[in-house]
Amino acid sequence: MSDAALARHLAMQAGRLLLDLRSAGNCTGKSLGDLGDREANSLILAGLREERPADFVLSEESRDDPRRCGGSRVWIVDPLDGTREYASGRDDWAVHVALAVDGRPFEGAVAVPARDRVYSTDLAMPVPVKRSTRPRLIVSRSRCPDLALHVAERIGADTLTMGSAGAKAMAVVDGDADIYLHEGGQYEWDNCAPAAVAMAAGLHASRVDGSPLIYNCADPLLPDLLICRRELAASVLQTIASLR
Ligand SMILES: Nc1ncnc2c1ncn2[C@@H]1O[C@H](COP(=O)(O)O)[C@@H](OP(=O)(O)O)[C@H]1O
Ligand SMILES: [Mg+2]
Repeated sequence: MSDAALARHLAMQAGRLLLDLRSAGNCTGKSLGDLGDREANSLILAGLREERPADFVLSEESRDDPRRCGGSRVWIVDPLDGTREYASGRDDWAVHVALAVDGRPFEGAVAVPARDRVYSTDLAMPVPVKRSTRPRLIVSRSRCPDLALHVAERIGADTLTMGSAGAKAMAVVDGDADIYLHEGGQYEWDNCAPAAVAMAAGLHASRVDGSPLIYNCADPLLPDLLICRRELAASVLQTIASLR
């Protein structure tokens, strides 16, 4: 199985497990979120251990192994992105499985199980046709950064809100939004698979200063992100720079 197919397979399996856990109804709220995080993590890590025993793993839900910093191939996993949305019965949550090679997002998959969707670097994802004259900028529903609101005002964009970094990035892949902008905090597991998939879909993905997204750093904090249609990248990055 290729790396991308493995990422897709594990993201889908974990997604199915998360849907089953939620519909079983044995727990709700924070305990459901905690259980989902734990179980999905175990499933993905067991799959990676079996299929890619020589690779390192960085997961939101596992103790960090500092030896990964000396490794070339590192799987970066968020077993449940949008935990609070999952636990509250919403459909905007995702499973992220990515492979970074020498710090770059190389392959990856994002499953959005409650919408029955999976996106992966090995699936054809044509850039969607532009659907509206005013750009649509999608932001976190619970932690909307001021920067995004200022950019929206300057470029004349409408704002949409959604939970989960993966679900928002895939909304841009699907053409339901044109720009996803975040700052103020995220970790490598929140955005590695979304960035890998977005780039494979022909979209722009970078830090908000335009620099490349670099993964497998000793400190996994990667606090800001811009994913957007390529033709909008220069104007969004210039607008951000002018607001600094
Ligand atoms: N300011 C911040 N600091 C730390 N993590 C943040 C953050 N803003 C967003 N995130 C993380 O990014 C993911 C998407 O957030 P949002 O839905 O707000 O866009 C969530 O991951 P988890 O659900 O895996 O914890 C959330 O914890
Ligand atoms: Mg996350």
